[in-house]
Amino acid sequence: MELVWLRSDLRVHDHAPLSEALETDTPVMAGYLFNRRRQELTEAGFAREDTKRHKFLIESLLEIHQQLSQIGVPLMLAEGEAGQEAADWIDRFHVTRIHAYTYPGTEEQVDEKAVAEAAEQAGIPVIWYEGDTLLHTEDLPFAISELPKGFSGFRKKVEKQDILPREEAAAPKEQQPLYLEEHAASGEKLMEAFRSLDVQTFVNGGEQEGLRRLQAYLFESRDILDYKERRNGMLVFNDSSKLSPWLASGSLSPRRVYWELKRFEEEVHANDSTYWLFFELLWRDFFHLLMRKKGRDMFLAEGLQQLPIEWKLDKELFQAWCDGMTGYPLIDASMRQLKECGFMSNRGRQNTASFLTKNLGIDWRWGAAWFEAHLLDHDVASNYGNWQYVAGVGSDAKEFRAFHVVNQGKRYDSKGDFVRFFLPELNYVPNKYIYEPFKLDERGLKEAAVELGQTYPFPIVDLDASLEERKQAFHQARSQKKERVSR
Ligand SMILES: Cc1cc2nc3c(=O)[nH]c(=O)nc-3n(C[C@H](O)[C@H](O)[C@H](O)COP(=O)(O)OP(=O)(O)OC[C@H]3O[C@@H](n4cnc5c(N)ncnc54)[C@H](O)[C@@H]3O)c2cc1C
Repeated sequence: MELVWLRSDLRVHDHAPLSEALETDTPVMAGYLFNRRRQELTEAGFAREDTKRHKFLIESLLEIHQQLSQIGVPLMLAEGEAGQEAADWIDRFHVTRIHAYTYPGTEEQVDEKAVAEAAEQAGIPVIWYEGDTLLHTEDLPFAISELPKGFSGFRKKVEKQDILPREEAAAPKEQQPLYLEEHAASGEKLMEAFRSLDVQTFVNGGEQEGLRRLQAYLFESRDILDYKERRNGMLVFNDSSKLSPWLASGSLSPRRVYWELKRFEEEVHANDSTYWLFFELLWRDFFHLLMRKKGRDMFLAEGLQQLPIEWKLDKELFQAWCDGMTGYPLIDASMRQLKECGFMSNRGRQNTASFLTKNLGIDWRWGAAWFEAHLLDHDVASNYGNWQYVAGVGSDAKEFRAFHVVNQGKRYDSKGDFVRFFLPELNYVPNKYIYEPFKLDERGLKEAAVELGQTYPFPIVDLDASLEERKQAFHQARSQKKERVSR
């Protein structure tokens, strides 16, 4: 039996391990291991996976279960330690080879090592494939250890040498249907899990949904044509591609996105916006490669900069941030959007991350863990990489940079539509004050039906003073680092 170990690649299109396994004459089965770590609590005390994220995963699995059935491949589910489960599959199903994509995350690497060891003990090979990124590492003009420190250096090198994504893997062949009792059982288990999850998500999981979204954004709406101008929008669905949840679960291959984008450019139109989607996908590649290069260092409080910043571990302030109760409408609307929908715009992510680290001074890893629990598109490399970047501890951070969250609101949502949507209690606040309701006088507050401290919180921190304080902490950390280096 050939075993395809499914991970964050819940699709049948552009799936090299599946296609290659089905090229052999041996029967093929697939296996998926639930990540038991997702049920653990984080250091800050909340579950690592919120129910919305879990629902998205279950939907993605339900669909791959069905897609695999159509090509005769049964799917097994398991929930234990990766090495033990692999050993069990090898033994029970007389597995002769394992095929799997490899991933850069450190936990993913631990699982890979465990599966490789189980295979070695059984005397069978594991064939590892690379496919989480647009570009293949072997095609890059540098070794991973030589990855440029910053995104710009990486992008320029790639573009100068015109490095392109590879073609998609061939569509998987059908096999004579292989009946295993476990396949029916896993279908029932997934349906049961799905029925028990009574939550709404802003999009649904699964390969077909992902492929539909790609067509809708490119060819049907053609909203891709002004992506570059609209991508900072926070409320309108088509302001950005919203492909991230399916890219994260692997229900959509980055190469499929790229080649469909090229087809769009050839058949419809190419402009700065169509290029910009490619540019953003390169950001995703950059963080994946950075995680391959840096491993565990991506999770250190000091970051890749090794800056000994004193982060605060204030649970009360952190909770106010998580709940969208900071008194700053841009932050609160974005955080409530995350909790209610499992999504937040890129502009919202930049601002909420900046506020947590550069105003509240809280350990960026708490913020990253909260995002991890709630984002349907959580992708460990993109999440922790972006958090380090915004917190100012990423590989190429230079000076202290922060967002002024009131000015950002005024700039990107001048009429306050986004804020009013997620904070209905501010519905009647005039546009001029929508990002600073605390500046309304008594009469203004009354007319807007806002009672600070009751219907909407007072600001939990002074913006300017807190930015100044954090700037000092940042500079102090820089001096400490210099001293450390020169000693
Ligand atoms: C603090 C913080 C945490 C983040 N966490 C994640 C995460 O866990 N998962 C995730 O996919 N993205 C993350 N991002 C990046 C970005 O915000 C999302 O990819 C984007 O908002 C998803 O919406 P979209 O698909 O409409 O993006 P679009 O603007 O349409 O971009 C297209 C695709 O490009 C990729 N992309 C765009 N921007 C980035 C970026 N800055 N870094 C990496 N890839 C990017 C994504 O795959 C995205 O789907 C984070 C950004 C910040 C600032």
